[in-house]
Amino acid sequence: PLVTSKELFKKAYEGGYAIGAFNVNNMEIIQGIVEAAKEENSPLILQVSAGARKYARPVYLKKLVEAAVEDTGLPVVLHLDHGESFEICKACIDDGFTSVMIDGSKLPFEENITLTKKVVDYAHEHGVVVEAELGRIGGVEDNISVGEREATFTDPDQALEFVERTGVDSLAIAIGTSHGAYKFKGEPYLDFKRLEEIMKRLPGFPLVLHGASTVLPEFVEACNKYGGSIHSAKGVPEEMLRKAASLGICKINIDTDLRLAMTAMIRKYLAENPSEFDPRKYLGAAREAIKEMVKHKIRNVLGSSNKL
Ligand SMILES: O=C(COP(=O)(O)O)N(O)CCCCO
Ligand code: NA
Ligand SMILES: [Zn+2]
Repeated sequence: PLVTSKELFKKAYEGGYAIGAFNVNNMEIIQGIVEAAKEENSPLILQVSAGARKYARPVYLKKLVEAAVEDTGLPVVLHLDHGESFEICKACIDDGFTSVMIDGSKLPFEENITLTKKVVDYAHEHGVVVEAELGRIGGVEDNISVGEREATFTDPDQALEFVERTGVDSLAIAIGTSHGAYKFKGEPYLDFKRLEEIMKRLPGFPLVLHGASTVLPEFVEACNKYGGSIHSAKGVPEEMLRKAASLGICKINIDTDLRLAMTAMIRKYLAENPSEFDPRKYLGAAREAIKEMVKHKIRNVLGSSNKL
């Protein structure tokens, strides 16, 4: 069934693990992700960005997710990623999403609170949970482009006030991550001191880590081996993600690692099978790559195997 993340986050917080939130844009990506979760007996969040809604059109993604739930019997959270207005959050709530993010992180503090509270009030009336963002993650991806230097980390005292005044169910925090494949110029770094300060003020409150792809080198190399040109790509080491998952981070957002796995596989397949032109062949290979990537994340990063 479609479920909210309330209970999943509570168990994840207490159990010292996190739930994967994977971005979906088409059938093969959804199938690969849910097959992995089924085999790992893992809770799962499928998230749809505004860009994905435009690309696939809302009704297709909704029906594909419903099909995945029916086909696997898995409890799945259907979440709007980076909703930037009350209107898009309302549309998704009215369309049966069980969770929405209202991303007011570009707004001044007070305006972020006002907007978030408006979404929380509507969502809670409809049994839907809300994720908000305080502090700004940088990075360029799907028109979420915040100048790297403008990115400001989450202030722990503001986080406490924000949660108290909005009633939001989970909070995306900025502790050094950014969207996309170019997260760090120098050494990767997450501000765990800041995470612990936020946890002190909000004990048991679910925190969310965006921009959490590792950008695994073997997939970047595979892309480049078969015609790609991706350079200076760097992500969050899996060791840091495991540490974050063991702390108050209950939701870890992964999109770039899926994109790289899928792209590497398609490039490789086409290069090795020059006479093949049946889309099911390379899209099927891509689906397998997604599945293996998600199983790897569940086992090696999230710790959510057998937590259903
Ligand atoms: O935090 C993330 C993903 O982060 P990453 O790029 O590290 O996979 N997201 O929210 C996905 C953003 C996609 C917008 O279309
Ligand atoms: Na956790
Ligand atoms: Zn994000």
